[in-house]
Amino acid sequence: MCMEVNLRAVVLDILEEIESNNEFSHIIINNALLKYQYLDKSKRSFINKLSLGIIESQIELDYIINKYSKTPVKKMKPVIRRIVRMGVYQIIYMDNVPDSAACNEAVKLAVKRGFAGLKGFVNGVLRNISRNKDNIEYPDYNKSPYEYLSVKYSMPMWIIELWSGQMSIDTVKSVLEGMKCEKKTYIRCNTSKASREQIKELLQRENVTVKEVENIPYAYEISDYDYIAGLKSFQDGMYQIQDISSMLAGEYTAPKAGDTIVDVCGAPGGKSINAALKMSEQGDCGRVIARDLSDYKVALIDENIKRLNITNIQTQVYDALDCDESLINKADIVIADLPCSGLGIIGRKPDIKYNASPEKLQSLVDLQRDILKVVSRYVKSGGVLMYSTCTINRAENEDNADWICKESGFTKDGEYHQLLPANNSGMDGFFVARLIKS
Ligand SMILES: C[S@@+](CC[C@H](N)C(=O)[O-])C[C@H]1O[C@@H](n2cnc3c(N)ncnc32)[C@H](O)[C@@H]1O
Repeated sequence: MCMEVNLRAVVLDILEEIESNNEFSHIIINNALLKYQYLDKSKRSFINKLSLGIIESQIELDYIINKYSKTPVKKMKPVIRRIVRMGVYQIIYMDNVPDSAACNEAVKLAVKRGFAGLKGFVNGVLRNISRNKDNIEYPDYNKSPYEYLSVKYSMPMWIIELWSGQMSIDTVKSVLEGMKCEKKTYIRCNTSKASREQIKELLQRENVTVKEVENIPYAYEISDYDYIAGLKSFQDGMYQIQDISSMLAGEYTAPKAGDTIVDVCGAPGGKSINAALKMSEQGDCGRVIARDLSDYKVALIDENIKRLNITNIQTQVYDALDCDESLINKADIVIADLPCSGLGIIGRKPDIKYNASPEKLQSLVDLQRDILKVVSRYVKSGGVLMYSTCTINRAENEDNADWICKESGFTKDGEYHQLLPANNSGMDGFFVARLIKS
């Protein structure tokens, strides 16, 4: 007999694991969803929405709890803190869950996890918040805009301050809005296997909803599938999942037929694959050398190129900090999509915002410069260095691009592109600089 699964208990386990492991929350959530693959789609989506939502909205949830609980969040027992956050998230954000169910289930969970003595406390705090949920007082946007944005969008204050030094407060707000809105899935069609129309048809036959993407002919936005790796079209290598900002980086790269391209930090292979396909589409497939730091990372690239059946990419385990003398002045294009603070993809990986710090950002700037200094040597005269990151941080982006131009004799090819997750675009934040070796 199949036991009824308590979905909130599953979420509680996920939250516990995220706090005790050094692993990204989306990986832990995906593993749980795989384990409970046999559940209805609606139940799995409840698990996903609730666990991800609690992490995304933690600063706001704690702010609300602290307003209505005599014991501050920080002083609560970890299990109780998680249970209360879970209850508050349902009360504030899940209209289809009655507040009474959110409260009762939280109380039951507290008892089940050995805290029967605190059931009155859990019940009291949650009922109090439920009663007052339409009158919660947030910081005043006009008086303290940073504090308001930090609470309302659960973004650490120092990140709001950092961005406010780089863009207007209205743009910061729209970035935060963009990060909070529903994430979309985009695919890059494998044009070496089938035309985009054929790929659209295959997807539609699998009941997937397919939408065109403006300005990128080989991309689609897809939705209404259950589990992407379970789709036959995915297994047959008809496409690669890739964010549009990353595909736009591929557009700026603009490889020519027969180019030699070195992707120095390549895993899991998105940019390499895009460049390889773009060359194949022009008739002479050239060659891409795709590298990363470890066997594990390179295996991720291998897995993708095998599934997509791409033959013009050669993979190698290679530390980008070590200079490879054999490549000096040999590449038409070097793709340097470097490790970065990832502030542009907080919408997809919310724990980035809690783990980042000003000190970590500075050490990434140093690492990026060290890598750029080495790999810029591989670009032949007149060739291209594509520097990109998935962050929104001038020191890692524009400043580093300017620095390498000065340091190693490159010039800007057009403007730098700082893509932002604007309202409802579902796009990640991304930076691309196309630099030409003088
Ligand atoms: C932003 S990701 C690259 C994403 C990839 N370009 C794509 O589009 O799929 C950065 C990669 O740099 C790799 N990396 C970090 N330090 C490195 C190093 N010293 N040498 C080579 N790769 C490194 C990481 O393992 C990570 O896979």
